[in-house]
Amino acid sequence: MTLSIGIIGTGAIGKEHMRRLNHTLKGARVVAASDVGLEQAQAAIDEVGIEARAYASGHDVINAAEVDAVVVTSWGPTHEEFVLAAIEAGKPVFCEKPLATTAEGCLRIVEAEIASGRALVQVGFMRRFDWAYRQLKALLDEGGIGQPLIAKCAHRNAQANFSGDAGLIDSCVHEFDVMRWLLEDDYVSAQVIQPRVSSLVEGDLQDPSLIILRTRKGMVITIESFLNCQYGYDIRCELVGESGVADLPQPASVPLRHSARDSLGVITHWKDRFIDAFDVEFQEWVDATAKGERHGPTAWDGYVAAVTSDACVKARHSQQVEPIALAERPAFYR
Ligand SMILES: NC(=O)C1=CN([C@@H]2O[C@H](COP(=O)(O)OP(=O)(O)OC[C@H]3O[C@@H](n4cnc5c(N)ncnc54)[C@H](O)[C@@H]3O)[C@@H](O)[C@H]2O)C=CC1
Ligand SMILES: O=C1[C@@H](O)[C@H](O)[C@@H](O)[C@H](O)[C@H]1O
Repeated sequence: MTLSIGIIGTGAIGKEHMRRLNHTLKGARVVAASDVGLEQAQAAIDEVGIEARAYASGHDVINAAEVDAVVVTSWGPTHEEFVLAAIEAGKPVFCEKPLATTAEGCLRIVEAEIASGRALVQVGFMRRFDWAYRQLKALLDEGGIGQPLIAKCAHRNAQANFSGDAGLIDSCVHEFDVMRWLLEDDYVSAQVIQPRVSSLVEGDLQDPSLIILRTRKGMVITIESFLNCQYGYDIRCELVGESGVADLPQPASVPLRHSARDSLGVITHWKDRFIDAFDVEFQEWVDATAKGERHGPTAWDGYVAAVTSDACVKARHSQQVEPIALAERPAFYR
C-alpha cells in the first residue's frame, strides 16, 4: 500500500520533504499540496517534479479524498489550525516544529487527539532519528558514563535572520526536545544569560544566548544558541557523567593538508547536517502510519517544548530563574 500524502506549505522544508517522500523513500507519495495560493503550490510541484494536485487551501488538502495522511510545513502560527483539522478529519498528521506557537495551542491539540481516541499526531523533532544522537543515547543507556550529571550543548547556525525571541524559540526547541529524549528526564527551571551581542548581528536579536536548564533528576544542561556564528552549522552535545564523558559524534569530512594547513570541512546548513535524520524520521513515520501506528515525538512532546520555550523567553526578559511547570501528563501519552 502506498501512503498518499497531502502537504501544506511548499517552502524550503516543504519541498525538501516532497522530494524525499517521492524520490528517496519507499511506500509514500505526495498527491496534493497547498500554499498561500494555487500558483505557489503549483510552482513547487513543478519545481520538485512530482505528479500532484495543487489546492487553494490546507483544509482542501486535508479533506481531499485521495489524501491518506497530512504533512504540515507551513509557517508556525498556522500549525495549530491545520493539525486540529487533520485530527477532526481522522487523518494522521506530521507537523514540523513547532506544534503550535503557544503552550495553550499545544494543549488544545493534545485534548483533541485524546478525544479522537487515536494516536494521529507526530511532531518533526528529527534529531531523535539522527545517527549521532542515537549512538550517544545507546552509550548512555548501557551506562557508558555512569549517571549523567552535566550536559553542554551548542546550536550554531552560520547565519539566521531572526528578530526578538524568535531565534531562541525556533532554534533551541530542538535541544529542548532531544535532551528530554536522550536523558529520559524533564525540566524544572530555565535561566537565560546574555553575553555581549555579536557586532555581526543586525536588529534587536540577542545573539548569542546561553540557556541553563535544570532537570527533575538534578542535571544541569547548558545550551549555547548562536544563530550567526559565521563559520558553519555546528551542533554539539557533551555529556559529563560519574565515570566518563561522551561527545556527540561529528559528521565525517576528508582531512585536507594543503598550503601548510591541516583542515576538516564544516557543514553549513541544517538540511545537510540532518539529511539522514529527516530520511529515517519520514521512512519510520510512513511505515508506522501505513500500519495505523505512531512511534515518534507526540503532541505531548510538542507541548513540553512549547512550555520550555515560554519559560526561556520569560527568563530572558526577567533575568531570573523561571520555573518550568507542566500540566499532568495524560495516560494517553505515557
Ligand atoms: N525540523 C527542522 O530542522 C526544520 C523545521 N522547519 C519548520 O518548518 C516550517 C516551515 O519552515 P520553512 O520551510 O523554513 O519556511 P518557508 O517560509 O520557506 O516555507 C513556509 C511556507 O508555508 C507557506 N504558508 C504560509 N501560510 C500558509 C498557509 N496558511 N497555508 C499553506 N501554506 C502556507 C508559505 O507561503 C511558505 O511557502 C516552520 O515551522 C519551521 O520551524 C524549518 C526548517 C528546518
Ligand atoms: O529547525 C530548524 C530551523 O527552523 C532553525 O531556524 C534552525 O536554527 C535549526 O537549526 C533548524 O533545525
